[in-house]
Amino acid sequence: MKKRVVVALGHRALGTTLPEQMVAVNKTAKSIADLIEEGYQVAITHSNAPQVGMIHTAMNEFGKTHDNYTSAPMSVCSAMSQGYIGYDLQNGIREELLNRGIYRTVSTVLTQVIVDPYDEAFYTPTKVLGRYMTAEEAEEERRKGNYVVEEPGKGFRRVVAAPNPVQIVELDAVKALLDADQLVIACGGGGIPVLEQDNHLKGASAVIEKDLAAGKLAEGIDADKLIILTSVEQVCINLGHPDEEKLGEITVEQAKKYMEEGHFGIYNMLPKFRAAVEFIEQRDGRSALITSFDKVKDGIKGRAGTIIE
Ligand SMILES: Nc1ncnc2c1ncn2[C@@H]1O[C@H](COP(=O)(O)OP(=O)(O)O)[C@@H](O)[C@H]1O
Ligand SMILES: NC(=O)OP(=O)(O)O
Repeated sequence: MKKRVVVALGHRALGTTLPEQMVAVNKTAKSIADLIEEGYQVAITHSNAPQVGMIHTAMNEFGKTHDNYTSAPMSVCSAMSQGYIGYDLQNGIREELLNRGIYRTVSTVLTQVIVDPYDEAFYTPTKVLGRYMTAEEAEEERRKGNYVVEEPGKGFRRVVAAPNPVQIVELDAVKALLDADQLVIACGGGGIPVLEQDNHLKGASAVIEKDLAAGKLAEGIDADKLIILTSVEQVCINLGHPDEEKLGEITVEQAKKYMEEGHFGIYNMLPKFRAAVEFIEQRDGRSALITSFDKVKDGIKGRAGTIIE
């Protein structure tokens, strides 16, 4: 049986504008194609903060000045970001595989992820999105009940909750595609956050941390490996200090110790470690790799990146 892997793509895989994304996904596609050539079944998830911010701004600013346009809630903007990013990724990967003589369907599953309405994150939003606003615009957002943070010298930005992923609604569809040996892009941008209300799923004004959704997806499809592709080749302890040290192969116990000691950024590296540790601890034989896009091939052979086993 083929080994299964979930690959979480960070900002660098996608760029921040439409033209940047077109270029970035072609590079990313090479790393994914390498994994297919190594014999893995691959499910991909990805970042979306710049894209969902751009979509949210576009959808909600236009409506202010034009009649007959209604604003789009964050959950709808998340769905749009999954579609737009998935579209570029699907085609980039399909083309790279065809260039290597491999035909494989690549599909994007619009994925909803159930979150807990009482998640602490709803009381302390942390995910910063969208364009910089003036003080007056920020005040208007606050009046509407939205959270805003000031970035000194730059302006104000919208900030939304980042609740934990609880359950992936379309998990069976993802599994069915993987069982058919196809590539799947799922839980993009952490998934569309939804609240369960009897049979109804109500979109939540939130953005789920994509690394945590990747871990949830990896658990759900019973993956063997979780690969998190980011902007650094290796994770460091004592980052920025004279005794900075790059991490190669470490155990889960070491990873937990470093997490407790506070070596990792709360909103960037820590969620990657949380996802990796939770995933590995669920069953024997699993591992996680955190590295940069160009090091995947070496990383899966244990020759690059930070590997948690
Ligand atoms: N201990 C650490 N070692 C390496 N990078 C770290 C560490 N703590 C925080 N970081 C930061 O995490 C960033 C990668 O996370 P993030 O910005 O969320 O990217 P991505 O979009 O790829 O998930 C790095 O660019 C680095 O600045
Ligand atoms: N959804 C999410 O975590 O996006 P970013 O990685 O872009 O912050």
